[in-house]
Amino acid sequence: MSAYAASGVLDDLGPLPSGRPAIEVAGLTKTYGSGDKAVRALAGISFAVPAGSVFGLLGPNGAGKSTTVKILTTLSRADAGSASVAGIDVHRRPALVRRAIGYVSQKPAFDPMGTGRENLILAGRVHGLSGPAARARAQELLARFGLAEAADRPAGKWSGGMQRKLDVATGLVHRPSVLFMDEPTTGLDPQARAEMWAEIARLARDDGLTVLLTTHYLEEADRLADQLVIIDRGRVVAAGTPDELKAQLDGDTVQAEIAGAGQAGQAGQAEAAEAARSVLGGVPGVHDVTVEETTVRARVTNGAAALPAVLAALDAARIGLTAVTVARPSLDDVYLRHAGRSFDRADAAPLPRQETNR
Ligand SMILES: Nc1ncnc2c1ncn2[C@@H]1O[C@H](COP(=O)(O)OP(=O)(O)OP(=O)(O)O)[C@@H](O)[C@H]1O
Repeated sequence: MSAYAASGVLDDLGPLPSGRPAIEVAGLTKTYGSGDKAVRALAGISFAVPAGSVFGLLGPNGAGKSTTVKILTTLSRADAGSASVAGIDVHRRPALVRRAIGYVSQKPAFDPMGTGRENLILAGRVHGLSGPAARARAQELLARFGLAEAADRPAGKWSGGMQRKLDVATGLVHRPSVLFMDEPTTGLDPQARAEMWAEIARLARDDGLTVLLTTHYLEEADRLADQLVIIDRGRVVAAGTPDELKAQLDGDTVQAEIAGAGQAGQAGQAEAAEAARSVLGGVPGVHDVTVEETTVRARVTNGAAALPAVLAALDAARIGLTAVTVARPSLDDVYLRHAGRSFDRADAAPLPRQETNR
């Protein structure tokens, strides 16, 4: 008997009513601890995921991604707000939700001493499949993920990319309609990462699976997600397709690395970067100038046209540069616009203990 059958939930899940999102989240809040030690992990998150799509939950460390996934996979309860997965309310019918979902955690979930086949058969048995059905499903998944040749070798001896595929296959043993993946390519080399991206895209395109993945790789979200939300400090700061989000930022980004303005050392560079901010603010066609340490970034309508004026203005102010680049908007620029700091640096920024209204 399956774990879910054992819990008394025997109803058929049935298909999702057409047009209904596979995941609906409205106003989720969650605070860990209380009093002085309270940490507001979610401050009212809302989003919807169309069935059969890949959805990215993007944010720096501590943004609230894992907390959101824990609530959606019924491992944690929100303080307020509502959420449904595959049309089922996660708070009212958690056992039924668990039947409809697969979960691939960041950490390997397989037994390294067992073979790939043994791991999959065991997972099938845990989900209530009979012996023959579990063996057949294991064989199907091994073939599906290109693991058949290695199937009878201990999974602990497989490559990182193959082990990740085994984790994904394990999450699919019971044919869920929604798959949650936490940082699916963390720790993989570039080739294995690219293979995993292709695999995830195929699951949605060919098998109609809805995939929600968390990531803090902007490139991963850009390549893979049909739609995404960027979350920061427990709030959604941007939502849309990667192209829509980037299109909101018309023009190009100019990024200058400041060498200094005659003063030596880091402090002199930082001062020069601040001076560059006001200089660039006065150049026609340049807007949204931001400074982080010695990096100055600005939005310009046309990078190639604006660059000579930018360089001339910095030169006239005797501000030295070590590098300057012009690029089309990236998701990092989208994040910078909404969160006021760039993505890689957000990881290092301390999270306020209590909710702050920004
Ligand atoms: N069990 C807990 N007790 C106290 N605070 C917690 C707990 N779990 C998470 N937090 C805090 O809640 C905030 C959101 O954490 P969460 O793990 O959801 O972020 P995340 O975006 O998934 O980050 P990461 O990428 O590092 O996993 C962080 O400040 C974190 O320290």
